[in-house]
Amino acid sequence: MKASFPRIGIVGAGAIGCTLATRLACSGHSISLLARGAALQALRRDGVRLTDRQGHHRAAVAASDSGTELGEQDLLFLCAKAHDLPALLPTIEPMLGAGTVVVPVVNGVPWWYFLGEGGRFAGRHVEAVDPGGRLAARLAPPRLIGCVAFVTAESPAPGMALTTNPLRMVFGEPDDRPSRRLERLCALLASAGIEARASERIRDPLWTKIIANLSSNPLSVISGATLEEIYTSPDLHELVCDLLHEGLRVAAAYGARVELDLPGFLAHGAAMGAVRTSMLQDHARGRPLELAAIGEAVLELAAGLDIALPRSREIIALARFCGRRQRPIGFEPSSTPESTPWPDCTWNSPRTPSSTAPR
Ligand SMILES: NC(=O)C1=CN([C@@H]2O[C@H](COP(=O)(O)OP(=O)(O)OC[C@H]3O[C@@H](n4cnc5c(N)ncnc54)[C@H](OP(=O)(O)O)[C@@H]3O)[C@@H](O)[C@H]2O)C=CC1
Ligand SMILES: CC(C)(CO)C(=O)C(=O)O
Repeated sequence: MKASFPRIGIVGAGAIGCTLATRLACSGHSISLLARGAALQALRRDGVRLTDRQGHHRAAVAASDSGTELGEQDLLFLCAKAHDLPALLPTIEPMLGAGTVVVPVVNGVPWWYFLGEGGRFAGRHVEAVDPGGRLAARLAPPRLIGCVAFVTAESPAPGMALTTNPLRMVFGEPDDRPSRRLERLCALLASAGIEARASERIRDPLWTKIIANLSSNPLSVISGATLEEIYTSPDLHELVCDLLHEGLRVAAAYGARVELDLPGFLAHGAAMGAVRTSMLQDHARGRPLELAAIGEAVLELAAGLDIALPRSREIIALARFCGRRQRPIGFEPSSTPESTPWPDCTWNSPRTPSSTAPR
């Protein structure tokens, strides 16, 4: 197995990057992890760490913030937020050799959506995720293998990941053909204890995941709700169903076959438990939200075929508003500084003027 992809690189040492890096490194593969800041320091000091359903794991990796130092890879997983990818291009350039296979483990509509497929949408471009087309120009088939990650993960501390659900990933060639390298990739992940499946219609599971994200990530930011709450709350039920139906409409218009049994989907989402979406995690940390890939790109694709998505548009706009406020609603610091001495409670006092007493 080691010989399939002798040099494996991972870009981004957050929740997904650390999950993959630990699993692969613990199963005997040498991993080069592109990281920065506190994560890089932690990786160099403690190795990469993961707590999952099997327990606690730790492994040594080669970590650097320099793509040149890490060098060319045979396989490169991109595990950063979609909006960070264009800026990462120059850093990862030295990690790309002539035969490097790039696997973006990234939510939302990918920049490569219309690449490699042919058909009536050939040549289209997703501006929301790839402004100016830089990603499509550098990272296009045959270099790419598509990926959908059915995973829930958090990074509770730098260089560390925590995941409480099974790890499931689907991979597929952008032109939907079977290939030896696809088989080798699935075998590699399976050897690391990750359920990996090859798809000959990668855009089908991609849409299932896009629809899952559309129905949960922006709403989680507005409501603060966990996946379990989103998919079980009677208050959110109609809204969630509207979002799912809107997503399904766009998927079908682009030729995807997404068979979504609504009660089953809701039950499955709820079974993920009290986990926070990656977007809610970003919001809680005051980080930019991945709305371009998970929201705006879906609106862009819908607009391209004159499909109205009123619910999605509203929820995405609300999440954007919350993201710009940079702090969760209801958690702003009091306008009265802590140091201000509180006046004695006076409203029961007979001397309190009636005009200031609460009614
Ligand atoms: N978390 C989850 O449950 C799931 C996430 N996904 C998707 O996977 C992708 C990754 O998500 P996730 O792991 O949660 O995100 P995180 O934010 O946890 O991790 C992303 C990492 O990329 C790093 N990064 C960004 N730019 C650079 C750079 N220039 N140099 C070095 N490192 C960089 C970030 O570093 P820094 O912290 O310094 O910014 C961060 O460590 C996203 O598309 C997400 O939607 C998919 C399924 C589930
Ligand atoms: C957990 C899940 C599936 C939520 O839709 C996800 O992909 C995310 O958090 O971004």
